[in-house]
Amino acid sequence: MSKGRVLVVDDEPNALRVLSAILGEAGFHVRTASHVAEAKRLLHEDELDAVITDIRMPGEDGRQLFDYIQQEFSQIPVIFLTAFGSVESAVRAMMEGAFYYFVKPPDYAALKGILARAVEQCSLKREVEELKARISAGERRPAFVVGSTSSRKIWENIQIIKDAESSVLIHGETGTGKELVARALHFQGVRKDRPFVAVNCAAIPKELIESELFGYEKGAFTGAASQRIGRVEQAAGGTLFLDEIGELDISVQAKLLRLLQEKEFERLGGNRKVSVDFRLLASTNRHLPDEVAQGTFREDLFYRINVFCIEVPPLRERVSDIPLLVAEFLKEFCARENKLLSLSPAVMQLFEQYPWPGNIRQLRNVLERAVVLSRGREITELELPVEITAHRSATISSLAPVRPLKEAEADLIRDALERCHGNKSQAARLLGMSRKTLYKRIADFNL
Ligand SMILES: Nc1ncnc2c1ncn2[C@@H]1O[C@H](COP(=O)(O)OP(=O)(O)OP(=O)(O)O)[C@@H](O)[C@H]1O
Repeated sequence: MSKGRVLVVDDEPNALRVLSAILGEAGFHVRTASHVAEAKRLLHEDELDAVITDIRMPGEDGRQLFDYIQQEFSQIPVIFLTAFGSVESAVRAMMEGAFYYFVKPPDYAALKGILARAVEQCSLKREVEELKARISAGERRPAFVVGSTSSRKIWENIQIIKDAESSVLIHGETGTGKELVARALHFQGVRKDRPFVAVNCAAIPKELIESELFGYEKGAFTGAASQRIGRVEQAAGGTLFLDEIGELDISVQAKLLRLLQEKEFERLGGNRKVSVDFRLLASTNRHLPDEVAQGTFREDLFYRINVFCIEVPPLRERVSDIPLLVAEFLKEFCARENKLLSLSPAVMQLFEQYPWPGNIRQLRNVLERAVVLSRGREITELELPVEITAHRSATISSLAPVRPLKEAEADLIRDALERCHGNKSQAARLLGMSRKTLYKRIADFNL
């Protein structure tokens, strides 16, 4: 088993050969570079655990490589090899975070010992970073509230397909919880310890989306000063979630389809095939079959991503989720604001009647605002935004009589008397009132 992957950088071929042989024999997996540019390329290509570099080299030197590693790969420890004359520079680098330095020719036994410690430090740093990422992913992953029959169905479907390899298309209006469904599929599934990479296809300018997804090689276009790994590669071993996949340009759709079929792709400006294994989850608020019919979405890609489809209904169609969502969000925001609040029954009623065009996201925002504004123990209509209270007034005014009740009643009585040719007993029966009441109304209304 390899003791770690080490990159040795030196412009002297002989020094490279000797170090490579000694470290290789000691069980390290060694890669070599004779100049800094090559070292940078290898850093991107391989997951390295340590770098040993000479300081003085023609062109960019070891100090510049160190600065680059500090910036781009801060977890990789750097050990300097230095000629006697540049010890001062190596000492300075150590003060800035280099792992160790040796004066050439090094004591190889000591070098192997230090290298083993450097590799160990690197793997510890990586573990800490991964744990941190997982914790913060967990923090960002709110509880999935399940109240209505339809949300229970969604939850059951997640449990059935979470470990499958097939793609899933999640369809629903904005703010219904599509991304939460995608996160649940990933974090409950077998890939949970690998990356979850979400790309909002609607938020990235059309001309940038391809390089964002597939990355690029150095010099692929003006400004591509170094190679860049795309989101697809970042998702290796994990899940790639393409939010609003319906926004992808037709040319990018073709490239995505090829990637899904062949499990490999080329970075922009490159011709080397890169293999990658990931699970694709996609979401859309568009009706993709319509887009296919209009020719704006590729039919073959649609079938490829639509192996499973999860339909997330709008909040107005699952009103029984509202009390549970309210409880969940109140708990969260009250804890944050250090308040103890409940919802007045009138507000809950209003919530259950409101159509929520922004769905759960809107409900969450409304509650966040209300918790912040509230001064008492109960959230009342005073803390609600006008679009919600105005909706109630609109509902009431659409139900309200367009003229006074008395007038309408008088018209109905007149009509009934006419139809019954003045027969008051018949008219009273027709109107569902007693004769006595009818006589009284005739008198009241002067009919
Ligand atoms: N079942 C649920 N339980 C708790 N919170 C939920 C639930 N569904 C959605 N949310 C919350 O509602 C908000 C919107 O959800 P999300 O971002 O997943 O929606 P979306 O459908 O992906 O939206 P968009 O289409 O705009 O990208 C988030 O804060 C999410 O945590």
